[in-house]
Amino acid sequence: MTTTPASADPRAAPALDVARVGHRFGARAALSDVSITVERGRFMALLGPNGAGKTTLFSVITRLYTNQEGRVSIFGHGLDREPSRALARLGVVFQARTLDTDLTVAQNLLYHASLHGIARQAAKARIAALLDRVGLAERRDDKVRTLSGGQSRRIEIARSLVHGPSLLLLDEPTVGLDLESRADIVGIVRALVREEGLSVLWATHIFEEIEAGDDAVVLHRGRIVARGQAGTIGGSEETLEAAFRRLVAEPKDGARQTA
Ligand SMILES: Nc1ncnc2c1ncn2[C@@H]1O[C@H](COP(=O)(O)OP(=O)(O)OP(=O)(O)O)[C@@H](O)[C@H]1O
Repeated sequence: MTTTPASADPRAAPALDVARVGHRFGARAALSDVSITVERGRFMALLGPNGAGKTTLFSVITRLYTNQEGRVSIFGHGLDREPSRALARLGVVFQARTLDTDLTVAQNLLYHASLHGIARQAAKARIAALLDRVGLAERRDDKVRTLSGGQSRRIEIARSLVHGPSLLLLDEPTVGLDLESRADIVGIVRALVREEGLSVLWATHIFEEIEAGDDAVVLHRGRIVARGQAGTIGGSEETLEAAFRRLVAEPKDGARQTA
């Protein structure tokens, strides 16, 4: 039996712990006192309208931005003290497309594997398994330029998993895709949660992507304004979408309150 408190034991720590994080761009506060916990093996939706601060939060978690205030830990490893250990457990699919379209699918993935120091033979095996997982094994040697938007996204998901992370962040991964491609991508990520215990933070404002049993947080103007199981955020009176619209409603012109 261990005597270490759960909070201090990395083996028991949540997948992601964002504690009282704040971030400013000059005078503008993009994030204020944001706390989010993604439990291991859970799918958490991060809901927020345009400008809520989702991308800024992802940039702090991935260390693209220096953490100005508060603390971020990934599987118990603080980004401040153990950044390499923390980031080794993290995979990311950013909103902007970042594959090299002149390279083949395999070349893109092998390049990413080499950045993570994975030996070539091991990388090839891992890539084959991941391409199977995203249903694109037969496109391995095709240039990325020849793929559809949805297929490219699936390759980006495969790429984000090459180094075997246990936590995946996705920043509005289905924006601009048709219904079928969106459903494919949600299905792939949910299968990873179900079958491999992956933990996921999924930023979105598309309600069809969220299930009642998911964990959810609503971010508005850089602050968390609601949290809980997605199906309960609106209580018994409202759907999640109706609750969201109410929570993020802007005052009508002329009626803006001063904080
Ligand atoms: N580099 C920057 N410099 C100054 N302000 C910024 C910068 N990046 C973001 N902001 C501001 O910070 C706030 C949060 O922006 P952010 O991009 O994180 O929101 P978002 O929720 O990701 O929005 P979207 O859904 O439109 O991508 C906005 O007011 C935005 O204008």
